[in-house]
Amino acid sequence: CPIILVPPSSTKWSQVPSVLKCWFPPHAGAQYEYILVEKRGDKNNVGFIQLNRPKALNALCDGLMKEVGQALDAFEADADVGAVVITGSDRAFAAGADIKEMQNRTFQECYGGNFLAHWNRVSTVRKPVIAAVNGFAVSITSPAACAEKSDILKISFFFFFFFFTTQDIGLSFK
Ligand SMILES: C[C@@H](CO)C(=O)SCCNC(=O)CCNC(=O)[C@H](O)C(C)(C)COP(=O)(O)OP(=O)(O)OC[C@H]1O[C@@H](n2cnc3c(N)ncnc32)[C@H](O)[C@@H]1OP(=O)(O)O
Repeated sequence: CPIILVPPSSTKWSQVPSVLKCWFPPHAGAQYEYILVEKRGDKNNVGFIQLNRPKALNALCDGLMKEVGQALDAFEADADVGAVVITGSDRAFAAGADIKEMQNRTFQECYGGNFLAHWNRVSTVRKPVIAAVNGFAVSITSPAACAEKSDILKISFFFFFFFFTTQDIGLSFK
């Protein structure tokens, strides 16, 4: 007879032993530490992820980004879910990367270890992902990195290049 594993409702996802994680999807009972996850809508077909580190303005620490990836994996595999909404909480959508976590890492650790690799999961989800942005939404990127993504940005970067040699800073505040 099949064995069904049901984690206690107080269990945090990070406390679940890795070998057991494949036996029950995260949104089936185990709680996340940094995000709230549920299915919403009349037909229960909208995957809803709320970033939930309000005291740190939802700064994107490693654990939070891993959990977002796990939740996206679960919604991607769930045939009932047609689209996913990601939103923030309180005063912020997200204050960008967790700079406290980053401050002691060397360039070699970051670049060699490809430490932001798992951040890309959100861009590879095949279902529509909608960002419901509220409050602070902070990000910094370089024109060169943007230019890799689209022809329009390549042209913009061409003009940018003559005026700026330093990084471009993009900030969006409420
Ligand atoms: C890697 C690339 C990818 O694009 C990046 O994401 S770089 C972007 C990194 N983000 C930042 O540099 C933003 C840093 N934060 C701020 O500039 C300010 O917090 C603010 C968003 C302008 C809001 O200012 P405000 O005065 O309203 O709030 P506090 O500064 O007092 O912040 C409250 C609380 O949150 C902590 N916190 C805020 N942002 C971050 C962060 N990015 N990483 C870690 N922690 C963050 C802040 O330290 C405060 O916590 P406390 O020290 O009181 O425990």
